[in-house]
Amino acid sequence: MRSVDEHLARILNTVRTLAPLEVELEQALGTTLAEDVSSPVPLPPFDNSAMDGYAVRAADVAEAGPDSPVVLPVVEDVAAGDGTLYAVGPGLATRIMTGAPLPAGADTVVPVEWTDGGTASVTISRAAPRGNAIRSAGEDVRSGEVVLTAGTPIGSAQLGILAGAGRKRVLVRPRPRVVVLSTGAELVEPGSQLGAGQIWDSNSFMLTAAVREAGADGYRAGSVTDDAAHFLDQLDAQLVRADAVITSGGVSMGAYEPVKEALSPLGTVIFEKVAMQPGMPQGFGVVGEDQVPIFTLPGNPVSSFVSFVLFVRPALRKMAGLPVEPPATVQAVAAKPLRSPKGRRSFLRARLVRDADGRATAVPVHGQGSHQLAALATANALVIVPEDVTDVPEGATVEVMPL
Ligand SMILES: Nc1nc2c(c(=O)[nH]1)N[C@H]1C(S)=C(S)[C@@H](COP(=O)(O)OP(=O)(O)OC[C@H]3O[C@@H](n4cnc5c(N)ncnc54)[C@H](O)[C@@H]3O)O[C@H]1N2
Ligand code: MOO
Repeated sequence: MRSVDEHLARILNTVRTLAPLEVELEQALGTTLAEDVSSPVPLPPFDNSAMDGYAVRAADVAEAGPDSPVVLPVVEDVAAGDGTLYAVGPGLATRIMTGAPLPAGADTVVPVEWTDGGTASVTISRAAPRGNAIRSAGEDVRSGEVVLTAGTPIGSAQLGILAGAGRKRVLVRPRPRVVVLSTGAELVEPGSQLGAGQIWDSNSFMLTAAVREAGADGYRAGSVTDDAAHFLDQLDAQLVRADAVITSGGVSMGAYEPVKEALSPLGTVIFEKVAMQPGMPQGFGVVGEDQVPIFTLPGNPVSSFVSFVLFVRPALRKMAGLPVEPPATVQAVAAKPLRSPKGRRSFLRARLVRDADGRATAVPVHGQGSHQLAALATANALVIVPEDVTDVPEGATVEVMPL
């Protein structure tokens, strides 16, 4: 049997980071930046007002106070977007709006709240120190300064600064496109009537959602029956739009295992047992001319889910150009005794709870079978029991991976 770590290492050695692609800014959310982006201009590009008020010379309002207001004639009105070059002479004021360029000669802005709001002349009842409410050119970014480096995941704030630095298009590692195919003659679409021996297909929905949660583009290709030729046809049709494929089911020891039957002869997909519980039967390799990675996950829903978390998610991160880190874990106290098969790493479903003092406890959910998807849906963590441990007493400290 392969160890969990060996299987993951083989996957990560095989998958490649996707080639960079230039995309419109609107398409860049959730991708990874593949170039250093600098601003061609300082940001802000010009000195401007941070408040609605009056641009003046600080010396002219230095003596202003509630009992000694200063009255200045208002000579201009400057709004944001006004490109005219204004100037404020000594003893004068310009009405100015937030974001408007600071007129030459002005060295402070008096907020409108400190004045009577006059338009022909303004009465100022509070002194504004030099530089008050002024945003200087280049205060956020100097001209030519790098605002984002290659490898940065693009979220909304990053997309914002790319636009703010004037970029319309940007070079990124795209979100991997992942096709999800489930297999099994027993599967029918949710919403349709169940016949004898049938179940609703949950894996294709769950895995497609997991792909999207992982920041990739998931395409649910539905389910195929237990027929290897049909499976290969479906796979072939999907490969054109796939950077990776996930299948569920059809990989264990039964008489009808279409995935194994169809892919084994290719010699590029290896099926093996991985020393874990759940998720023992695993397959991974590449298919098609473009050597598209394929993850053939076991059909039991909980096994499929855990396999995704352990093997597919890190691979998608590598494909997207993101660093692959081991899953974050925390220490918690086992609320009940736990059992694990010898020689296999167990991932038991649990609720991780913290008491008022911040102590973490892992409460295993009722129903640890790899078919018990409802139990998984109530869990928020996986308790990891190492290969060499078969019994964990209540109260022992365990390693827990929050979901
Ligand atoms: N003789 C042996 N039998 C089994 C072994 C073994 O080593 N020797 N391994 C068991 C383990 S462990 C697992 S896990 C499963 C994996 O089986 P497959 O990957 O071949 O999956 P299937 O047989 O197609 O399905 C297993 C189970 O899951 C249900 N299923 C499948 N697809 C879906 C879906 N899309 N949505 C909901 N449920 C699904 C399916 O109905 C089966 O009940 O093999 C064990 N057997
Ligand atoms: O190893 Mo299977 O995935 O437990 O049911």
